Amino acid sequence: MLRATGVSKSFGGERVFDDLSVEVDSGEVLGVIGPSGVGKTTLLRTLALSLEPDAGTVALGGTDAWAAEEADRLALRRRVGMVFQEASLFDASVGRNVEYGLRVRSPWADRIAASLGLTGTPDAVRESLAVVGLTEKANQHADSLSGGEAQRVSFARALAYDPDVLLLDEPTSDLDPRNTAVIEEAIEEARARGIGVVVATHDMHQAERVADRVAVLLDDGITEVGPTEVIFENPSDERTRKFISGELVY
Ligand SMILES: Nc1ncnc2c1ncn2[C@@H]1O[C@H](COP(=O)(O)OP(=O)(O)OP(=O)(O)O)[C@@H](O)[C@H]1O
Repeated sequence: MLRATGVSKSFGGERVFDDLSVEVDSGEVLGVIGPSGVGKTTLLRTLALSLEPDAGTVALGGTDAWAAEEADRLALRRRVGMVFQEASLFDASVGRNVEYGLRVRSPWADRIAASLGLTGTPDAVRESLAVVGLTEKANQHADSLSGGEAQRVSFARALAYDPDVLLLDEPTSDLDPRNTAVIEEAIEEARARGIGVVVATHDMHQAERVADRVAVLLDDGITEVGPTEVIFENPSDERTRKFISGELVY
């Protein structure tokens, strides 16, 4: 579905990763684990088609995004949703925030009707808010939410859009266990809907809980990608084993 092949990225001569390959299929959760600063966010931005790799290809559904015309690349980018570490909501109600992604995708006539308040709450908005347990908050203003609720709304916004792929960058690192559990259940729901999900996290246990496969990103690129149980119980790479066991301290 979404595949990066041999991608490299440097900033000002500093290499973040080199010749890295990773892919996520529909209905699959890929965990990307690794210590802080190793390049997880840079990898996700590359997968989101918002950052062009210095070398290598990123293809969605078989189309090489950076070889495509800009308009086609934008269309591909709209099929990828992203949730960041910190929720960034608009100065509007919860419902409006979740509806935003839908409006970007819908025809101009629908967008005008929605901006004039001529449409009711779309089903996708209601369903997405239900997934994150915030149905009751649809009319509440976004700035009145707790941090955990705001992050759940960010997730609902990305889900309502019905992306092919959902990229989550440390989605629960600022959240308490209850809000974390809600997000992890929502990840399950996204997978059940056939969305390919990539979760970057420094929380290994989260990857163990939610991922079907795990990619271990250490400071020299991905060391190992494999089924979650293999990575955690029987990794073949010595650096992976040391990282998982906590011997490799960053
Ligand atoms: N736009 C940029 N310009 C220059 N350097 C950058 C840029 N973006 C990232 N970097 C550098 O690339 C490296 C990897 O950063 P990145 O944010 O991808 O790591 P990370 O694994 O997501 O870290 P964290 O878990 O702390 O968010 C860092 O050294 C960072 O300073």
